[in-house]
Amino acid sequence: MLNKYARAFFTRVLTPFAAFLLRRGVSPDAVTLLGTAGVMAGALVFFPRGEFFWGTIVITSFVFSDLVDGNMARQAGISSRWGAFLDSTLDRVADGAIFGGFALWYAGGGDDNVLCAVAIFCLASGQVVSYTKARGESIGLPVAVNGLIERAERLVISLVAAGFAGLHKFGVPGIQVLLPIALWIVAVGSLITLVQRVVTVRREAAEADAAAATSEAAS
Ligand SMILES: CCCCCCCC/C=C\CCCCCCCC(=O)OC[C@H](COP(=O)(O)OP(=O)(O)OC[C@H]1O[C@@H](n2ccc(N)nc2=O)[C@H](O)[C@@H]1O)OC(=O)CCCCCCC/C=C\CCCCCCCC
Ligand SMILES: O=P([O-])([O-])O[C@@H]1[C@@H](O)[C@H](O)[C@@H](O)[C@H](O)[C@@H]1O
Ligand SMILES: [Mg+2]
Ligand SMILES: [Mg+2]
Repeated sequence: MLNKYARAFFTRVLTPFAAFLLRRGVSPDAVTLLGTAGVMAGALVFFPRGEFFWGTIVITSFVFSDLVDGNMARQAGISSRWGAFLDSTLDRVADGAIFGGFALWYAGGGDDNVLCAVAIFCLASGQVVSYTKARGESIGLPVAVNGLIERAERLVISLVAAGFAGLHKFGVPGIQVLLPIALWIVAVGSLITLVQRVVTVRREAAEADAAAATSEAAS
């Protein structure tokens, strides 16, 4: 949904910054790498200590690099298969750090086994959701479905909640409950998305196999 409706807006807003980086000789790959490193640092330094406000601020400052790198590549006319591979692979690394950071908090100071398990489920299901599309496309299927929540939704739901939950440390009472709520939403949403994608791949695979069998029989 965000990919469909918010991308155009962010492309307009971020294009001048992307052009500025290109003029300074920065490459899209460097932005991809630096952005991932920043997200990982924010997630793994702050989240395991329950510092959700500052963790979210650091992550948010870097996570938009994921929109800037592709924007730069397209502006410069240097979009590449390697860039696409690097971008998607490092998305998985960044997501692992974010949900891993939540899990580490609940395994330690947050002291909640159920929420630790929910965070691990968010991590694993997010990776599998992405994998269904990548694997489906690699075997030649269109995988014409995005599903209920894609990566952008998973991140916005979790990070907005984490940022506000972090205000608890500044004295706002009760607000920390937002993070568990968000994790449950992402967990259930990812499960639904996974089912939507698997069902689509199953149908597309059956149609493709049937079409191949028909054309083989005809020849
Ligand atoms: C009071 C505070 C309230 C806060 C409210 C905040 C609300 C949330 C605000 C904004 C949400 C923004 C969402 C934006 C989503 C846009 C949708 C989207 O596009 O998602 C996908 C993208 C990137 O995908 P991808 O990497 O595939 O695209 P690219 O454009 O990069 O293209 C890839 C191709 O480019 C080529 N290429 C790439 C790289 C390379 N090196 N070489 C190349 O050649 C190649 O061809 C590739 O194939 O974006 C994301 O997924 C990122 C999502 C960002 C999510 C933001 C989360 C932050 C949200 C909230 C933080 C709030 C903090 C609140 C604190 C509160 C404190 C009180
Ligand atoms: O499939 P998903 O994880 O929900 O969503 C994602 C896509 O929206 C994104 O464009 C791509 O670069 C990511 O690597 C990821 O695959
Ligand atoms: Mg990107
Ligand atoms: Mg990306």
